[in-house]
Amino acid sequence: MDISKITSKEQAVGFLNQFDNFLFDCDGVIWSGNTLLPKTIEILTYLKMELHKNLIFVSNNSTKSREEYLKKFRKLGINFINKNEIFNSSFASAIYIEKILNVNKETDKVFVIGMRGIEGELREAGIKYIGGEDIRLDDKFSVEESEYFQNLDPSVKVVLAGLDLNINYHRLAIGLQYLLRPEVFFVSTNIDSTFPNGKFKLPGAGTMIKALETCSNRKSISCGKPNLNMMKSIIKEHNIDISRSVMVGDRLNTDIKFGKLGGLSTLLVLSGICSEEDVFSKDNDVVPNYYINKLGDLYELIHE
Ligand SMILES: O=C(O)[C@H](O)[C@H](O)COP(=O)(O)O
Ligand SMILES: [Mg+2]
Repeated sequence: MDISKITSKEQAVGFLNQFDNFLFDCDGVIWSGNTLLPKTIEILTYLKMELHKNLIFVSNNSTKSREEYLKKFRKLGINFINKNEIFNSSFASAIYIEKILNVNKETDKVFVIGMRGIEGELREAGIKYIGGEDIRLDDKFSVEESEYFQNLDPSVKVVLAGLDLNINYHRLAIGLQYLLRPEVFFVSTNIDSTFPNGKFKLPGAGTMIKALETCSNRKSISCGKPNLNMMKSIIKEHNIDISRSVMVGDRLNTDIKFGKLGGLSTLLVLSGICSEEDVFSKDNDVVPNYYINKLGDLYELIHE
C-alpha cells in the first residue's frame, strides 16, 4: 500500500510543488457545517495568492446552488473564488438532465426530493420542476388530502433526489408514484451516507436515495462524485493538466475514488468522515496517495 502521511515541512513543500491544480471537496475539508476548519483561509490564500495555484471546489452537497456556495465562501471570508471554480452535485445533476437526458424544456418537469440548491440549478438550466421545498409537502401525508397525490403530473419525466433536510413520508410517497412509471428517469445527486457537522455525523443524501430505491425497487443514476461526468466538466471548463492535479477529500468512496478514477493524485484529510483506521481497514480498496490530519496542516507545517 503506497501511501504517505504528510507530517513534516519537507513533505508539505514537496507535496505542493507537484501540483498546479487543487480540487477541494468542501464538507469535512474546507468547513464542517458553517464553521471553517482551522487554517483553511490561510492555506487557500497561500496557495492562490502566493503560489498562484488553480483552486477548484467540488462538493457533493446539493442543498445549495453554486451561487449560494459563492455567498457561503464570501461570508466565511474567502473572497477570491469565482462561480466557475465551484462544481457541486446539484449543478452536475442539472447538466445531466439537460444535456444527457435531453428533456424537453417546454413540456417536461422534474419532481425534486431535495432543497433549494437543486431548485436553483434546475431554474438556471431552464428546467421546470415541482416538489423540493414546496411547503405543501411538509403537511402530514394523507392520500385523500395531498394536493400532490391527487394531482400527479403526467409531464414529470424525471425524479431527482438529493440531501433533503425536510425529508418525510409525504415526499417519499409522491416520489414513489412517479418512480412506478417506467418511463420516468431516476436521478440522484450523490450517494454519501453521512456528512460531518462539528463532532457529529449526519444522514447524507444516500439515506434518502436508498429509501426511494427500496420502495421503488429501482436504482438511481448518481451525478456527484465519484461519477466522472463532473470531472469531465471541470477539465473542459479549466483545461487542466491531470498530471499536475490533486483531489483533496474526506471521504474514500466518493472524493478519493473520484480522484483516482480521474487519474489525479489524491490527498485524504482526517478532519471529516474517514479516519486513519478506515484507510488501513481490510475492507478498504480505495487508497489515497497521501493523507494528512487536516488541510490547514499544510500551512502550519510550512510556516511553523
Ligand atoms: O449529501 C451529503 O451527504 C452531503 O451533502 C455530502 O456528503 C457533503 O458533500 P462534500 O462537500 O463532502 O462532497
Ligand atoms: Mg466531504
